Amino acid sequence: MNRLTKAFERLKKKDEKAFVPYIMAGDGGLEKLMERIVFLESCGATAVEIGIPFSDPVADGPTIQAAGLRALNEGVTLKAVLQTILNVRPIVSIPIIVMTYMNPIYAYGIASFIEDASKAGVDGCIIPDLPIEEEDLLLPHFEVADIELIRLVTLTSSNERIKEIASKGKGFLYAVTVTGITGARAKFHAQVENYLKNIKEISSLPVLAGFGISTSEQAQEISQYCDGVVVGSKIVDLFHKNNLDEIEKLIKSIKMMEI
Ligand SMILES: O=P(O)(O)OC[C@@H](O)[C@@H](O)c1c[nH]c2ccccc12
Repeated sequence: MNRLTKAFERLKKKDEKAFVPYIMAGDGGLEKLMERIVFLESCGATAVEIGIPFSDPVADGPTIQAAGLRALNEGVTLKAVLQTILNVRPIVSIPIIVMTYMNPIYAYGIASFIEDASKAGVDGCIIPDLPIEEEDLLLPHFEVADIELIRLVTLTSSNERIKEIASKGKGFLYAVTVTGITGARAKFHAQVENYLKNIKEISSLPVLAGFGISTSEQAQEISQYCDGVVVGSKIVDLFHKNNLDEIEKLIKSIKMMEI
């Protein structure tokens, strides 16, 4: 069984919420990527989302854009990231999710990318610019590779579309909690609670909320309405500042939650 499915079953049994940190691959060099995955597992992360640096990251805000540029300046490539994941796989057991746009996958070759990702031990893939109408290009490959395509729903998705997206695949459903790009936010949309509760009602998959979550309080608040959170920009920022204690605290705050 896919590591992601197993991880969510385990959480459910323990009645715990998920915390999935996002890191930019190669920000600070690829050795750091290995170190960071090991560290995040030791803090209790449910899974880790690894961003592939890309020059045109249309869904990303300033923090992740800047991290991507630093990684590109280090000469980090998709091939080198997959090789690093292959190297770290024997020493970590948490699920690894790769987040990339379509362009780097096209450039690599769809079949080769999915084959190499599978060999490296990747468990899931998030591709924000791949609409469900186009995913047949990749799905058969993902099925053979036992990699879950993680799909996104947003505040502007209709109920019909949420139903359609939620009926596909395994892994989890990614509920985007802002109408915009990644990055810390002081306040959430007034409708976020209803939005998440509605998705939870529709979806039989675990629902994780992401975008704009940067504090323990926000993570705890948002995860009351769903199965857990994804935190990106804040984690990227804390790694950049080498503030490992704060990262540990943030992850543990949700693991300690009474639910
Ligand atoms: O950075 P934030 O606001 O915490 O959002 C999560 C996010 O970083 C991560 O999941 C992500 C980074 N880039 C993306 C692009 C699309 C979907 C998701 C992502």
